[in-house]
Amino acid sequence: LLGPNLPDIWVSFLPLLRAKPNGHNAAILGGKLIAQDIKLKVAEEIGRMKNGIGKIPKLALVLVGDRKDSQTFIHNKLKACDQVGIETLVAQLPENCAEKELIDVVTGFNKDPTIHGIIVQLPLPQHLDEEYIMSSVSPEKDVDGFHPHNMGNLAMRGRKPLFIPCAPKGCIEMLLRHGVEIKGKRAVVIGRSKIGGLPTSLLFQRHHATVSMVHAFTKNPEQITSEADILVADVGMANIVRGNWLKQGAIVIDMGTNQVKINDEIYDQRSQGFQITGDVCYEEAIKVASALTPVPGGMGPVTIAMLLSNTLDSAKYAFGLV
Ligand SMILES: NC(=O)C1=CN([C@@H]2O[C@H](COP(=O)(O)OP(=O)(O)OC[C@H]3O[C@@H](n4cnc5c(N)ncnc54)[C@H](OP(=O)(O)O)[C@@H]3O)[C@@H](O)[C@H]2O)C=CC1
Ligand SMILES: Nc1nc(=O)c2c([nH]1)NC[C@@H]1CN(c3ccc(C(=O)N[C@@H](CCC(=O)O)C(=O)O)cc3)C=[N+]21
Repeated sequence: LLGPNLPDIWVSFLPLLRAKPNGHNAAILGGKLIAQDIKLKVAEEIGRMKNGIGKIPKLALVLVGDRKDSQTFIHNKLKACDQVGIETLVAQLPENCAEKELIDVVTGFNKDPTIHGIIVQLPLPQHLDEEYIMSSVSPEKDVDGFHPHNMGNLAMRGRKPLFIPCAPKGCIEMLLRHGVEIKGKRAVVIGRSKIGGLPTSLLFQRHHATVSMVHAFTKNPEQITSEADILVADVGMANIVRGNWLKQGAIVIDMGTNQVKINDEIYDQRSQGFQITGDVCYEEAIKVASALTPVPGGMGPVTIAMLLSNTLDSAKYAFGLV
């Protein structure tokens, strides 16, 4: 299910997680090593592709407006593509662009046979119909996995989407690589967005976990989260998940990437007064959880590695190599 490029079950190269003796801090589930390993394999395959048929994968990125966080994410994606040998193309549109302009750009990319993957960076400005735009991306180039064909096939047992969204795929990868068994576990996902929470819950079901969803209308979320063997947070609110929301020994995956202002005393030029924080209160969670992903350096790099892997898969389909 993870795609032609990645085995369904990894042989873990990381030390398997062990139960945490009481009073000890959680194991930190870093994402950089995993991302590096995936990138190496992707780069290797692209090298073989280039030597064999003289072609390489190409990814088109569409950015509307000038949100600082979106610019950072796009920058990280471009850098990663460059590292593994994926060609890139960026279309930048102004904040107030008409919907038709954006659709025309996407349609042009759909028709261009040299392009294998298309991503439209989210969130989009309010006046644009996100669902309509996601549906305009050809499902065969939908390396984000947000097209209803791909999301629908992910939801239905026995069907195979062409692409699985990168962050959820990265989340399963993170757990499998650390030897965490998912089958039969109680998983709770906070957030139900198409980028994060929803496809994560669908993937957990595919891996035979029992899944509960927590969202903005959930009453007493901490009652539900405290039953989770595996907890995923994808909300976008710094520190919303407190230590007392967790079951002792839980495995916690923090997908939140929130830019928070730091106080002026520790202001430094490099960070420009901001730092990245997850949705989970790290200092509290580390005392209760058995394992926890850090932010930055946890899910972010693995998510980007998955985008590379999806783009390679797409090129392989296009070149008839699978
Ligand atoms: N690490 C990574 O690779 C990735 C990180 N992200 C990060 O994840 C975060 C979320 O992004 P995204 O999924 O796009 O966000 P969205 O805003 O699309 O979704 C947020 C979700 O959180 C829910 N929510 C809001 N408030 C609460 C609350 N008080 N209690 C419980 N649930 C709540 C919403 O519920 P409702 O549906 O009811 O409104 C919604 O489902 C961001 O920080 C983003 O940067 C995203 C993707 C990848
Ligand atoms: N069409 C679309 N596809 C996405 O996959 C998508 C999106 N829109 N919109 C926003 C979210 C968020 N997301 C992240 C990607 C990388 C990091 C990442 O690289 N994080 C680094 C640090 C980030 C930094 O350097 O500031 C880390 O956690 O170590 C984070 C979050 C993808 N998303």
